[in-house]
Amino acid sequence: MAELKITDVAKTYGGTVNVLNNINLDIKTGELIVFVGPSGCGKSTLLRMIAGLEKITGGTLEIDGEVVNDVPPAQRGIAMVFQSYALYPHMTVRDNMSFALKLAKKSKAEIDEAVGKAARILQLGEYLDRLPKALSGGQRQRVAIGRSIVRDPKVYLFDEPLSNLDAALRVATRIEIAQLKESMPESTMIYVTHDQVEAMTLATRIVVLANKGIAQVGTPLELYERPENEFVAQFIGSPAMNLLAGEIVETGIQTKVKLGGGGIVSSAVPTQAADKGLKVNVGIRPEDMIETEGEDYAFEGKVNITEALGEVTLLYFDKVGDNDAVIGKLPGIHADLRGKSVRMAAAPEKVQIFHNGQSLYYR
Ligand SMILES: Nc1ncnc2c1ncn2[C@@H]1O[C@H](COP(=O)(O)OP(=O)(O)OP(=O)(O)O)[C@@H](O)[C@H]1O
Repeated sequence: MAELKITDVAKTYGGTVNVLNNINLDIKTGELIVFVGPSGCGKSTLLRMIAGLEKITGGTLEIDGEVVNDVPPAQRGIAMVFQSYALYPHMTVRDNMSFALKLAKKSKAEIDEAVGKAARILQLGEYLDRLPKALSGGQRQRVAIGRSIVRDPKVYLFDEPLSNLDAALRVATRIEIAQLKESMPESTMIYVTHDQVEAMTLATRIVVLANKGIAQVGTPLELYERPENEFVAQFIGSPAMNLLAGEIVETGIQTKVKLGGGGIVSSAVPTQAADKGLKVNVGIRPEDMIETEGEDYAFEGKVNITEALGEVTLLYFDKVGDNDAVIGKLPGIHADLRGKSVRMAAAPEKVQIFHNGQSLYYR
């Protein structure tokens, strides 16, 4: 079992610099939780408080029902993997992986078994007698993870473990981490990353941190399909979700919004009669836009620039209402749309509505 309960946790550095407030989060055994958020939002701080490397200045952290605020890092049953690997350069892979167990005075048989098992899981068997300098970046990161596995921790913490690897190795190591998780269903993992693809593919749930707190917690698809607020809507997904100002003109099981770009868009988000006339922002992801020639469209805009990426083309619109940063993403090559005025529509279930920054879907 490895459950974490974070209740009203806050962090103030040096008594004055407040960086996190009101953090509440329940993490169940076997979850892989990913922390994302803009630079400086406190992802590493929260991870380091869980590890015990940073003092918790408000609230409580429980692991398996025990408050551990004042329990030293080594006794929390937690292992942390850093982006810098932190391997001992003069020790072989085997000695690097054995080190913590030797310190803990484990028998040679126990150490051999634990190292052997970790080496099998991570496919490091043939490298056990090498020094770190004779390994690739990806292999070094595997040794760093191996050093955690041998201690059989309840909780694994990863602080941007792949950020020092090149693109191809990142993908390979990301898949290895996914497989590692599958092979250890009883362990709980918390993972900090800047990489959206890592967050979307690895997480059982993503925690988006912003403005000193949690902006939303949910499965990757919940965040993508039903963001609670404009911040999450624009933080998850690339290019970011378009926000278009408009006014609700029809309410009910579906909602119709008249947009600044001239058209009317239907959303599957229901509204009440009282909402008629409400000024809102409509959210449409670039990839959910459909080109249309019909009368039923969200907006008509001139395509300023096209970027053909191979499998998709990005369309940068000149101006839509007051918004000059609207982007569309169409499958295939559409360089011919440059300079043309096109009508764009979107399916109602793909259209979000926000009022004062909050999604009307959740109220
Ligand atoms: N020792 C410290 N003293 C004072 N402020 C600190 C200290 N460590 C971090 N901070 C501040 O706390 C905030 C959160 O930092 P943290 O490293 O947790 O952010 P992050 O989300 O991990 O950022 P990044 O994505 O850039 O790594 C930042 O504004 C940072 O300047």
